[in-house]
Amino acid sequence: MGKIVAVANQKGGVGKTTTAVNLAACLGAKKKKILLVDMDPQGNATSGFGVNKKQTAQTSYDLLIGQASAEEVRVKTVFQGVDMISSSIELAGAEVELIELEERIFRLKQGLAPLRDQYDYIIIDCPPSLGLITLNALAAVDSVFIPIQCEYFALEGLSQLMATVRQVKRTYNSDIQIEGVLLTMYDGRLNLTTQVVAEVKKYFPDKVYKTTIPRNVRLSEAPSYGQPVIYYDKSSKGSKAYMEVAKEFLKANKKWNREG
Ligand SMILES: Nc1ncnc2c1ncn2[C@@H]1O[C@H](COP(=O)(O)OP(=O)(O)OP(=O)(O)O)[C@@H](O)[C@H]1O
Ligand SMILES: [Mg+2]
Repeated sequence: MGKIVAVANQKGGVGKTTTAVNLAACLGAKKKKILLVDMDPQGNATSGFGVNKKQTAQTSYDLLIGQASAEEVRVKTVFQGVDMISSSIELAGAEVELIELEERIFRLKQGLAPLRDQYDYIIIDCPPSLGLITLNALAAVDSVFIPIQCEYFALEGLSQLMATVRQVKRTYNSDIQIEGVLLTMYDGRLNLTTQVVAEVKKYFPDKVYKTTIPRNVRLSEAPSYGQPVIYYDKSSKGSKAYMEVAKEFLKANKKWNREG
């Protein structure tokens, strides 16, 4: 059974999508079977993976609302090992539509259940909010992976995210764990970065990834070509950093890795 991991942080622009897309691609390149699920109405992970939003008739919205099965909404990508459930702007309405539906917190969990056996890892890109979409993701997962941007106020909102995770653990998903914390847009030359890193490590003593993601223009260019960075520019710093993240991730998840 595949492990389900949400990439979440309600703070906007911290590198959630960049991390979800590139971790998925790197794990795929390392021969894992990956399903990337775009749960953000902005659809950045969808376009970052070169999936044409107009060509995919059904999306994560249809899965969440229960109009389609996971098999129906899943598409292949051109990148090794990675399938995708894309998102569309309709998903923006789901926060409101879900309120009316039964089992509104467990829609995604139920939707993904039939696909779990087909993948090693299912990676969910969350939107920058703690609304019903993110709650659906947190209820569905084994763990949550938290990118934190090394900047002023990096920890702002983190206590809110952690309070939400604790509440989800109490109420909907007692098994949820923190997969790891990833420091993004890292510049070790800056005093500020050093301070932020120290604070984050104090907050999450054992969870901070050794690998950090540098600020790298290739990472920000790659999505406009519809490519994960390992395909856009394999030798870039960003590409190497995300390959290291994938390595660290697999090492931390030995028990989930199937033979062969
Ligand atoms: N390490 C990096 N170096 C340079 N640019 C980066 C890096 N990581 C992310 N970016 C850029 O910063 C912007 C925000 O990143 P991203 O979209 O991954 O964040 P997000 O947390 O998913 O945002 P949102 O909250 O809007 O979903 C994007 O333009 C992305 O290309
Ligand atoms: Mg995003």
